[in-house]
Amino acid sequence: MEKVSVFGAGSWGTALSYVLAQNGHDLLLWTHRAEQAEEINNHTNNRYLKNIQLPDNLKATADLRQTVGHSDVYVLAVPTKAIREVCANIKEHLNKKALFVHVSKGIEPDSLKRISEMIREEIPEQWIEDVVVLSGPSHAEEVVLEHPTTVTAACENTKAAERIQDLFMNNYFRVYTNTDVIGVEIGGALKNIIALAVGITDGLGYGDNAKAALMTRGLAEIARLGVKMGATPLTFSGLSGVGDLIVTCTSVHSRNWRAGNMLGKGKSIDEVLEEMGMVVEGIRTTKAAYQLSKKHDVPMPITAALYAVLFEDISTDEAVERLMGRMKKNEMEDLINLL
Ligand SMILES: NC(=O)C1=CN([C@@H]2O[C@H](COP(=O)(O)OP(=O)(O)OC[C@H]3O[C@@H](n4cnc5c(N)ncnc54)[C@H](OP(=O)(O)O)[C@@H]3O)[C@@H](O)[C@H]2O)C=CC1
Ligand SMILES: O=C(CO)COP(=O)(O)O
Repeated sequence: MEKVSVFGAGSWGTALSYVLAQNGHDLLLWTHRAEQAEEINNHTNNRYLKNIQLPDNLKATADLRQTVGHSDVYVLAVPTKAIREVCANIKEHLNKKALFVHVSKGIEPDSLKRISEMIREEIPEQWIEDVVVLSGPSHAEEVVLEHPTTVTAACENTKAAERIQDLFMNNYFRVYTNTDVIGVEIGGALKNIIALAVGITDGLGYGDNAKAALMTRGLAEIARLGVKMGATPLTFSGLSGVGDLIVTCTSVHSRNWRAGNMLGKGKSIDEVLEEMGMVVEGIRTTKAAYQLSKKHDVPMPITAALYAVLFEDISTDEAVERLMGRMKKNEMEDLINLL
């Protein structure tokens, strides 16, 4: 049994707390809203996980200082855009080294930082034992039903990844380890772009051929960028790559797919975001990935088409025309360029 602190009580922070509490750990979940802490201490979090009874030993608080002091394992489960703010607030209370685990899937626009890089920028090195990323095909809604789920814990330091593997692993939540932090972070963040695009084509009524095309060519462009940034190519065939791409592009639980679907049916971004009420990471990540593709000079046509829909106001029909009207290619051009 270990002491663990989880920061962020949305769907994923609550679902991971459920797993940790069930595994018998002494778990404290921090939320920035006191009324939500009270609800969780009465064993529900209905805004984020409807009709789920949370374990009795899942304790929540709105006291950040108490949560930082509670343990030396910090699981950060807030959206990418809140990572810096939450880290800056945690920093104020630090007086010992901690193992930071992040479970968020995004890249910061403009700075183009991955989340582990943002954490290392916000938290002084003296307080960081290591940074582990936990990622993979894992919708919160299914985890709390205890349906079999597999994820990857990635860290250059295998011992740190194994500590996180041991913390989370149980008979319905299976954790693998990986040392490729860049590949795991890039795969987890960029699959949301493809899920938005698939949602759009589903909303337009295009069906399964278009879905398979976007998923396959989407994985090719994610891997192309990731490898240029230093990732191991094989990581993209793993849980945090193709695994998470499959689940996010095909599951009704995916917020990114649902947001894309509404866009495909003609709603505006503002209408979509208001209706969702939960984070849709793929929108900001599309901007960041588009900027990364320019910076690294990597062609990413699906990302570019979605960027034009989201930020340049072209129609979804025109985006599809742009993608289908591109010049002829060899499917294996990346491999050919490597040889
Ligand atoms: N949901 C899932 O199945 C999975 C999600 N993820 C990733 O986990 C991350 C979190 O997602 P998820 O839990 O789903 O998101 P949700 O939208 O469900 O919840 C976000 C939570 O973060 C809180 N929050 C937002 N901003 C701040 C802030 N500045 N300070 C403190 N708390 C804040 C929100 O509080 P409030 O309620 O007040 O808005 C809410 O509790 C994302 O990067 C996502 O991609 C990864 C795997 C699975
Ligand atoms: O990352 C996820 C599942 O692995 C969650 O995806 P959404 O944010 O699209 O719901």
